[in-house]
Amino acid sequence: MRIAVMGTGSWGTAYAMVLADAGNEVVMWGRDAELCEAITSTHENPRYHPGIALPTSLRATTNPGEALGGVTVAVLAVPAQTLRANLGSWTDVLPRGAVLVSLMKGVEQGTTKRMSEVAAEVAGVDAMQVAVVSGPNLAREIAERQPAATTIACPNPATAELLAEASTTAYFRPYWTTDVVGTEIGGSVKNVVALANGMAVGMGYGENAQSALITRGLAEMTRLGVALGASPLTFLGLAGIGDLVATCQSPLSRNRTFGEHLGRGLTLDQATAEMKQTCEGVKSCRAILELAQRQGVEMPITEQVVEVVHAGLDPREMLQAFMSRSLKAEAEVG
Ligand SMILES: NC(=O)c1ccc[n+]([C@@H]2O[C@H](COP(=O)([O-])OP(=O)(O)OC[C@H]3O[C@@H](n4cnc5c(N)ncnc54)[C@H](O)[C@@H]3O)[C@@H](O)[C@H]2O)c1
Ligand SMILES: O=P(O)(O)OC[C@H](O)CO
Repeated sequence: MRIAVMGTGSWGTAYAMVLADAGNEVVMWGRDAELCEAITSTHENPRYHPGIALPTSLRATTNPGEALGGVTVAVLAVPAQTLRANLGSWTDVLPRGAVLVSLMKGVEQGTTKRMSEVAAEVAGVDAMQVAVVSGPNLAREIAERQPAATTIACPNPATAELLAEASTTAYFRPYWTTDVVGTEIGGSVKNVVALANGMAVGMGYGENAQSALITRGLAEMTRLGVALGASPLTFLGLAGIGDLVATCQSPLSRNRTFGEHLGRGLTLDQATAEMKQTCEGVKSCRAILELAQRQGVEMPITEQVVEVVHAGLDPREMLQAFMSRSLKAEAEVG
């Protein structure tokens, strides 16, 4: 298949590599001419994946029309909060019929829309034409061609299966589902839980505290997803618990790292200055909380992360707030 990957960042580059290794003709779009030139001529992305040999067939351009010309699939790999503007500037050159694939793990501020909803709305296409890739996929590990699995979701099962086949390599194994809502809620909420987990790590807390956050994070992720129509089983899969564990545990995670900075006492501005890449949980947490409040769903971890990130609450007080909540049956809502 001829595929465009829109975004030459960390995950866009690694997923483009997967698609090219799987035998597709892949062209990337990026904002930076020098970086695009390096990808095309030296087969390396020196900014995001130094030392990784990209497939020689992979090329990159700053011209969206050149990247999108004649494609059957357009992969969207920009920050969640810029998708609307980015995609809006590409619709004139987006082939009608092309399947849109979101790699993004966030919820839009203001509208509280999931990325597949934003993509369908901006491109003016049916939801059946939009798919999502989400799972425990730390980009650097995949760029190193270490084994990984993922979930590909699309309301059209034939499209999901086709995309899974097109993304299969010796090191990358996709499973498919039609549960787009669950797949996207898993990918977005895990970033917020990873921020909280990172704060616990930064404060020097061990595995018990982290396992408690991961488990209760899974509970609130599932509650929100089910309220929005997702299957509870999705949260026991790669896009749910799988990604939650990978993101909370890996020092490669930007969200966990950001939380660690806050847990060590850095201010929000200092932690932001340390991060060079997209850290979706910071921007999406408030939108996720709004979504939950509208559904009448309690998300105590998300609520506290919003307090830390947007209202300056001390992370120590955040953990104290968890410990002093009223006692309840484990399966109880909230
Ligand atoms: N990095 C990972 O390990 C990973 C894995 C799975 C999913 N994701 C998700 O993929 C999405 C993209 O993440 P990434 O890791 O590739 O991010 P990144 O920060 O590494 O790259 C973002 C890319 O978008 C481009 N971009 C276009 N318009 C932009 C704008 N207006 N402002 C800022 N950047 C703009 C940047 O130039 C860059 O090429 C995120 O939603 C993230 O959660 C990331
Ligand atoms: O680095 P993070 O925290 O954005 O996480 C990356 C991926 O989403 C892990 O699956």
